[in-house]
Amino acid sequence: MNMTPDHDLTNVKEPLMEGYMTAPERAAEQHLFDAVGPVMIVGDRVIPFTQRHTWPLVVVFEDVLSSVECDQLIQLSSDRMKRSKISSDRVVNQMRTSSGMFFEESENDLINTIEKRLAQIMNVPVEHAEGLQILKYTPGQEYKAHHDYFLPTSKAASNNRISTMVVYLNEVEDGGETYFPELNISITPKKGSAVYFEYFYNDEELNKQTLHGGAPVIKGEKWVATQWMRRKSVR
Ligand SMILES: O=C(O)CCC(=O)C(=O)O
Ligand SMILES: [Fe+2]
Repeated sequence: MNMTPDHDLTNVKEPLMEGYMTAPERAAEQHLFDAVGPVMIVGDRVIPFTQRHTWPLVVVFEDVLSSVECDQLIQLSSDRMKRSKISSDRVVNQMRTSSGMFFEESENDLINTIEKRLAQIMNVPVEHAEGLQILKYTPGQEYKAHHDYFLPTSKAASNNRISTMVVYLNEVEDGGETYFPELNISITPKKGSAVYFEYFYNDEELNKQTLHGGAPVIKGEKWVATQWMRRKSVR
């Protein structure tokens, strides 16, 4: 299977940095498709992936985090989520009804390792990575369809987000799929797997198609870790 896009990337995407390649392109370069199916080698990890959409690129990666790493992230963040709920901020956000928190950049060894791995998969220097975000959804909670990039009117747009990796930290009993309404894609959470998508195309219509949301959880809990990358360094 050859998943190398036949498009000339330089015409489609704004020049990000020298030598930028997407996951399928890098895997194709490693000549791994024919041998073992599409996988990406990152350090000593073999990370299988499935391309779900080409333009805009949406890829589902397996085994991004180990089961132990997922459990540790949940454990480390759960106390801090609880605290954020009893804070004075009582503004109700109808768009995102989950609770959440951010880790500090390189906060500890676990975060350091995970940030570096995600940056390698996303093929963006770790200096471009925002702090890792953890979200927890309970039944009925959701994240309505949205774009991850900032609107041009926002101050943050001067160093805008370019790509997202949402890592699933547990199995959801029912519901909680990540859906892309414009692309007709729905991804069922699986512990340790992740969905990657990017939105730095010259064609704004392609960027807009990365509209996505987290469907309401029906049964059980849903925990995710989200890594956003910026066009320029943030650290
Ligand atoms: O929970 C999900 O499935 C999506 C999360 C998301 O869109 C985000 O963190 O930006
Ligand atoms: Fe999002």
